[in-house]
Amino acid sequence: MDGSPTRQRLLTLTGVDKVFGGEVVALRGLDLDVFEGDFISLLGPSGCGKSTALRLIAGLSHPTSGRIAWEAGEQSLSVVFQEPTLMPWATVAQNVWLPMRLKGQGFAAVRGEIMDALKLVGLEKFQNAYPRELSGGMKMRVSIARAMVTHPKLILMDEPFAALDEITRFKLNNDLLAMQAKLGCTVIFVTHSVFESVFLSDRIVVMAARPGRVIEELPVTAPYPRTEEFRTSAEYAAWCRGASDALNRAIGAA
Ligand SMILES: Nc1ncnc2c1ncn2[C@@H]1O[C@H](COP(=O)(O)OP(=O)(O)OP(=O)(O)O)[C@@H](O)[C@H]1O
Repeated sequence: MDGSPTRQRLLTLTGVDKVFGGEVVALRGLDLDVFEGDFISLLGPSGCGKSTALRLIAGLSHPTSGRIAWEAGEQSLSVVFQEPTLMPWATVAQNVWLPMRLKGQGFAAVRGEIMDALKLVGLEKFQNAYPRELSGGMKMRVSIARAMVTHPKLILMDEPFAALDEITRFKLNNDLLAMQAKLGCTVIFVTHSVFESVFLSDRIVVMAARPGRVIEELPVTAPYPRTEEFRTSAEYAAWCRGASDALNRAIGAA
């Protein structure tokens, strides 16, 4: 999706710096415009500040200088981490219930919403299973259902599929796009993978390290829905080459 003026602006980062301990410049001058419905990937080498940027947007940490402004006023977001971080003693449905439970909502009152979120990730039959009974991909699906159950406007994902095998990763990439299309949410996705960033995103923000900064923004204008046909097309390969070149420039610039 493009950043056309007809779409609602969700979030603006202006000149955001993050310095740790007075000397580690994790981010310098980060500018980012986020519009509703965007799928933005932050792509870059280790240490370029991708996770730091996500933590700042999530409000888990504060900028040393610069500004993060929510246009609609109210923040509405969820975070998905690389580890699914499920409670081992709770069932799949109880794990998905967590954000609602924290708001004081009883299980029975929100059971329908929990089941809808589980249907979205294809795990409705596993509502009573425990995390130890699930594969790595299924645990990640539960984590995504937990993030989506409250219908946040923005979902922040920090290398959610990095630990999964390639086939599971492809499947989750496909399913994530289908879920985003269904819910109409905005996603900011951290990844090391050129292939994943091209398949998923309408915009790739390429970052360099020391200090962490944006090197370039790469629009991926290939239309959605992105299918298996797209994944094996010459067009996809060309986009991946472009993103890979940009990543090499970012590594060279460090
Ligand atoms: N709490 C902290 N205290 C000190 N330095 C930190 C802290 N968090 C991050 N850093 C440093 O800030 C820089 C950016 O780290 P960050 O984790 O954001 O990078 P990243 O791009 O997400 O890396 P990776 O891809 O390896 O996860 C690194 O040099 C890191 O060591």
